[in-house]
Amino acid sequence: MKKRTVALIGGGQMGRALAGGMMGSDVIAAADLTVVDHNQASQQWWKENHPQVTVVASPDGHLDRSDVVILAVKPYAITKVAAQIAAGGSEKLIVSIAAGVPLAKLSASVGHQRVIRVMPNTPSLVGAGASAYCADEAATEADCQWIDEALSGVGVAAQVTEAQMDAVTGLSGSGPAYICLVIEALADGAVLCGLPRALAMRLAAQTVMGAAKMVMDTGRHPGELKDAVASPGGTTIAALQSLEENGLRAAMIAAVEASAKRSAELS
Ligand SMILES: NC(=O)C1=CN([C@@H]2O[C@H](COP(=O)(O)OP(=O)(O)OC[C@H]3O[C@@H](n4cnc5c(N)ncnc54)[C@H](O)[C@@H]3O)[C@@H](O)[C@H]2O)C=CC1
Ligand SMILES: O=C(O)[C@@H]1CCC=N1
Repeated sequence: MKKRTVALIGGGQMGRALAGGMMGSDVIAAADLTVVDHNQASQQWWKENHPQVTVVASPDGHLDRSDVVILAVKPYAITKVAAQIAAGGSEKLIVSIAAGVPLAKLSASVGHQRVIRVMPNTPSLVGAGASAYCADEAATEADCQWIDEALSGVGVAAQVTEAQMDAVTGLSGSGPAYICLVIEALADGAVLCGLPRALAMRLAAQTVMGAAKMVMDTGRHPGELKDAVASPGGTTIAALQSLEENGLRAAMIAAVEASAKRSAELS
């Protein structure tokens, strides 16, 4: 893949995870990245953690060298930032990671440049991201190929229809938070049963990762893998009964739906 120079507008949580992962996996070179963030603490973070990255407070006059502009500010701020870029009059690939903001709105705000909408997630930072994207009609095949390879460099990537983006947000966009809650709760359970906190956390995180890896590597249905753990009359089936009684499945389904609904509202 030909490397592209990138400007990241909004160097917060997701911007750090995405650009950090892309630098870590050599998708982009630190020297080819410009971070625009008006927050001084955020600028300081970038300077301390990535000294080779160019860090500025405003996009004005700083986007010329960038082939791609990634918009990573909050959804409500996207239109204003996009208009600032449009005023620069440049023809760049615009990538928005904002939840809920549709391609049509983005495209109109940036003056109908090539636009791709991405829903990434924070594990991109450690090369274990799950991202989906959709492109507007002006985006070229080379643009789609670049974003696919860039996102694949930090995890798995899938092209979806724009109508599927809210569901993606509910699942993988917000999902790391649900699973971190699960890890924390599992560790709490083990602490309740007498394990030291640090060991409980390590075993909980590894168990979640191991279960996910089993699903991915074996291709077997999670129900089948679950059955393999539950011995007749054993410990696991007693725990599964408790989880069903307490509504874990319903809670997870409702969580994905709530996030997807909120994403639709943001548009
Ligand atoms: N946090 C997450 O896990 C995910 C977030 N997203 C999307 O990423 C976007 C950013 O979210 P977070 O990183 O969580 O928020 P954040 O608040 O951590 O980061 C936003 C950053 O943008 C900066 N900023 C705000 N307005 C600016 C402007 N006009 N010019 C330059 N910089 C500006 C802020 O100072 C801040 O550092 C949102 O649109 C969100 O929907 C998408 C997927 C996952
Ligand atoms: O909570 C949010 O709105 C963002 C979008 C998906 C994950 N975090």
